[in-house]
Amino acid sequence: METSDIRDELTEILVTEQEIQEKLRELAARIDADYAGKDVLLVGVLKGAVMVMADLARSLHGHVEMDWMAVSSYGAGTKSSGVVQIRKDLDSDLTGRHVLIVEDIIDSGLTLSWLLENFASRGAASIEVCALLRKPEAAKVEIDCKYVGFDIPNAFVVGYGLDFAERYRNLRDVAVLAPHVYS
Ligand SMILES: O=P(O)(O)OC[C@H]1O[C@H](OP(=O)(O)OP(=O)(O)O)[C@H](O)[C@@H]1O
Ligand code: HPA
Ligand SMILES: [Mg+2]
Repeated sequence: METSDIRDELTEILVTEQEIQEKLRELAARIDADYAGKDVLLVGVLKGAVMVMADLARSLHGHVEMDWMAVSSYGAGTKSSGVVQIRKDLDSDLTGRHVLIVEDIIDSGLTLSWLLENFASRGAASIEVCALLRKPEAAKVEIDCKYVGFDIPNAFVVGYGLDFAERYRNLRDVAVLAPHVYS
């Protein structure tokens, strides 16, 4: 039987598992210091942020709660549709909470711009963003992101939560998807 090798579907590993873990520990130390004495509500943006949330949260030492919002705008493509759909809203009331939104990637910025506007009227005491990856060259709107892991080139990436048509989320590294897979 012929077996296909996922590595043939990737052109380059951009960020390794080890680099991700080191960076998340660094960001967690900053977050611990910035929120000392405060309870933080981590809001993970499903589905992409699952891995970042799991590893970041376990590197934090203060009290945190976790909630999840499911939004989607990419569907099965490699370009944002520009329309952000809520698939699951938060369970928590944000009133008076210190909210830290946890994201895998800021690409066009449209998802976070929409989410920040959506959260603005919910009465949080503070709202900040932590994103593992950011593509500065792809920005359509500027996002004020306090905790950024890595700035990466404008290529479609997969792994560590990031998908193409729901696949590749389970890869441990972040890699560039070979164009022959989607074109
Ligand atoms: O800055 P943007 O251009 O808006 O892109 C970033 C968003 O796109 C991806 O989510 P997606 O819509 O693919 O849903 P998913 O997390 O379920 O994969 C990613 O997880 C971010 O939430
Ligand atoms: O580069 C990306 N890869 C996977 N999902 C994404 N969502 C926004 N940008 C990306
Ligand atoms: Mg996606």
